[in-house]
Amino acid sequence: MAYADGSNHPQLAVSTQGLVKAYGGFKAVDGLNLRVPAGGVYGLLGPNGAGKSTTMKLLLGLTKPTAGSMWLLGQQVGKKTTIQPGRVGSMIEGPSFYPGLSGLDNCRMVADYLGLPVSAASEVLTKVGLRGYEKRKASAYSLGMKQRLGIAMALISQPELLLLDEPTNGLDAEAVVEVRRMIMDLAASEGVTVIISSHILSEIEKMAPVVGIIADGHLLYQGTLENLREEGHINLRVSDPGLASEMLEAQGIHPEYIRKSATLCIPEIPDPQIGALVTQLVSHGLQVYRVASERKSLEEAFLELMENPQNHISQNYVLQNHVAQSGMKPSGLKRRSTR
Ligand SMILES: Nc1ncnc2c1ncn2[C@@H]1O[C@H](COP(=O)(O)OP(=O)(O)OP(=O)(O)O)[C@@H](O)[C@H]1O
Repeated sequence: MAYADGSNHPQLAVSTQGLVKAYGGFKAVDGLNLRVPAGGVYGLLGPNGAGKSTTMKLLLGLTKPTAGSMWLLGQQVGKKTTIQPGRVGSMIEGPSFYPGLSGLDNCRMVADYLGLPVSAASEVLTKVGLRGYEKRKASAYSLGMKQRLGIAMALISQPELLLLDEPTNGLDAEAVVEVRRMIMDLAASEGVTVIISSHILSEIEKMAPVVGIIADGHLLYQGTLENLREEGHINLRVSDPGLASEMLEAQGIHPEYIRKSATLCIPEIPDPQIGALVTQLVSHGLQVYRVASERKSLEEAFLELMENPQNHISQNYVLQNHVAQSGMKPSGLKRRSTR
């Protein structure tokens, strides 16, 4: 069943509506409306203590929500209904295995529990690049190998959805690249939806085109990282910013005056319009010193979001299609520059 708000839309592998997890009076997760597109990698990004692990535990049924609804792979999950074992794989708060057993025996144990053939164990170890190390005790694995083993155990049932909490945590640069490549391959070649959490923007940026950014249990932004950066703006330095401001306002362009650099900041407009504007300013006796297009770096946009979350909207790009089809009006504020 598809819901009016798109919560169980077929394009979504995971969605939540008003998801809350409270510990006493403290809300670790506070009203999350996640929209995770099916297929591909979705990044759950946020600082330490933001609520990333708690969100993953809620999705996996490892902890009970205080309020809200969740849908995974087209099925509503909750207190009474859980998803069929094996459809979702996970690695939460680091890999978990028996250190005294070999990698192979650890995987065999999971295969046995899930009723899978034992051959699944060696196949999955090959997939994660542990071939040749199957018989070594897991306690003797390097950190990167342990991480791979954790991912192998999550993958053994060939899940449609994979939840990985900080999968590259503690790995050296080479292992980070390898694990990252493996995750992206899984999504690209096997159509698995992967949700990865991280507090490192550059890490998420390399893997996940779509992100949910959370802080203090709130979803501050959801959509593509590309759209998190504003479209850009134009900085205008003129001899009389006051007069220029009035002229711009008269044309419906609302400039922002940046005192420090004595510039007027206006939204990006097409070249012919900026050309006409400069001509007009000059014809009114103003000198135009500088016209410069600028775009924030992703890091600047992210930091700004953390500092001024109220200036951004949570952007549900999958939902927008659905909304367009259903004739609903998408709610949202206009994004403003914050200076
Ligand atoms: N069982 C619990 N009891 C009380 N508070 C908890 C519990 N589990 C988590 N919290 C609190 O909820 C908040 C979110 O924790 P969570 O582990 O989800 O954050 P996170 O984003 O995964 O952080 P990190 O990146 O540091 O792992 C934190 O303030 C944490 O202390």
